[in-house]
Amino acid sequence: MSKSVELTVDKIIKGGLGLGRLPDGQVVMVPRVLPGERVRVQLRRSHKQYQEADLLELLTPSAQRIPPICPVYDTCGGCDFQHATYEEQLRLKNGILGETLCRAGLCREEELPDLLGAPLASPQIFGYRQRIRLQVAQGMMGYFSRQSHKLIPVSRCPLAGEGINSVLAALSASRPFQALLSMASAMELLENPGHNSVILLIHYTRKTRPGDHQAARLLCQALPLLEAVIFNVEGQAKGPCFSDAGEIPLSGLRVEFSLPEGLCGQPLTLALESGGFCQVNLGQNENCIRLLLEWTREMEPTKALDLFCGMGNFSLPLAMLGWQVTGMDMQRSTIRSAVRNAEAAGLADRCQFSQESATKAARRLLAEKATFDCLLLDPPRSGCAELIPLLPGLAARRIIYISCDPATLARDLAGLIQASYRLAEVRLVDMFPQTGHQETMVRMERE
Ligand SMILES: C[S@@+](CC[C@H](N)C(=O)[O-])C[C@H]1O[C@@H](n2cnc3c(N)ncnc32)[C@H](O)[C@@H]1O
Repeated sequence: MSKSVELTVDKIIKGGLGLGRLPDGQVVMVPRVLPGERVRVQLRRSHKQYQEADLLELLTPSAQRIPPICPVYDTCGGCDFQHATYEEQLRLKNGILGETLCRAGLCREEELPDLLGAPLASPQIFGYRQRIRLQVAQGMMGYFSRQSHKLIPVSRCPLAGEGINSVLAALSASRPFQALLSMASAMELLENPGHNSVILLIHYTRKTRPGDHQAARLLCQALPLLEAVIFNVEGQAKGPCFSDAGEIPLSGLRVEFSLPEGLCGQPLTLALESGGFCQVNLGQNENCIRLLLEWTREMEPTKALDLFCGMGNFSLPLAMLGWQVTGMDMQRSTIRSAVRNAEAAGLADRCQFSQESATKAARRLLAEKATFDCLLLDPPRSGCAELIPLLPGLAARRIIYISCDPATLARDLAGLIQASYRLAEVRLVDMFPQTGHQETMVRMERE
């Protein structure tokens, strides 16, 4: 049995882990704690530079500690911060972001108050997720536990939207669904706000058979909220797809959501094909767009380049305000959606979308001697290191970087600073309340 020790939590680091020290100075990392707390922990695993530990007993709890609302919070690997008030979650995440910027040498500590604004709180702190992915093992669905691939069964997730939870509860009690689950390795539930419905995507371990198709159709007939069931069979193109009426073409299935009139002057509906990217917290997505428009408002709307444009989530609001937007995305179906969305909004003459990798697109634009006033970068978690050296040639006055990973963000910002851009403003946009994940928006100006 490994040792139990007492320690004081000094701070919270990336991913929501608490950091404390043993009397000999050794660092200990422990989840589910808060700064200043005195705790008894069990040392679990030793690494060269630190030890991992589990919380055994809270000796002096923080005033910011609250009871988690999820019954499986202690074991589930999905959330990190349910034991903290929301104000504390924002304070901790903003602190981690500030420290990341300073440690990466992007600014000095005394510059932080001017650079790092107040965090943008999420309009909903539970029930905000538009989609969830559950693992499936031995006919049960759930999340993996914190430290292992042990399945924690769930029939409700407090982070998921209400539609998802009500479908999840109905599925748990459904016989046809149990039969499908026995052949699944994972499943996803996506809310479709425009149709007030939910789509079920099942990752299937073998080719589907007529009995599976029948079960999918029966499920859609029995659950009024369930719009469609899609099978994703390993090693095959996505599909087939079923509604209550039978098999339907996957490309005809659209997830739709609308941005309110107050955001860009008139309402805007965005649609994407299943499998395309959509921000997971749609209320907070509106705050991202609001901040983007605020950061570009005093610029004369001229030419903008959106190198990871998705279905036009940021390009179209900019186009609505008069910008000529060139957008690229690697995914073919996503670009199809962006083109359709621009046409439906009457913005086709202000938008040019193409399916292309961002790096290839930047090289082509450089060869064509194209220039832009504003660049938008919203890359996947891995960031866009390859792209950074190409960007100065596009001559933009302003770069707006939207990131879901502070580490790759810091690396890419360092490259942009070397290329003579300066950090003008950094904001935490809390896209994932209750979890340690961080979304950040950064405005950079050319020196
Ligand atoms: C974080 S999403 C952002 C999408 C969009 N800005 C939005 O808010 O919906 C990243 C997007 O980049 C695309 N992508 C990933 N790697 C890419 C690459 N190397 N070049 C271009 N697009 C890429 C993905 O298909 C995805 O749509």
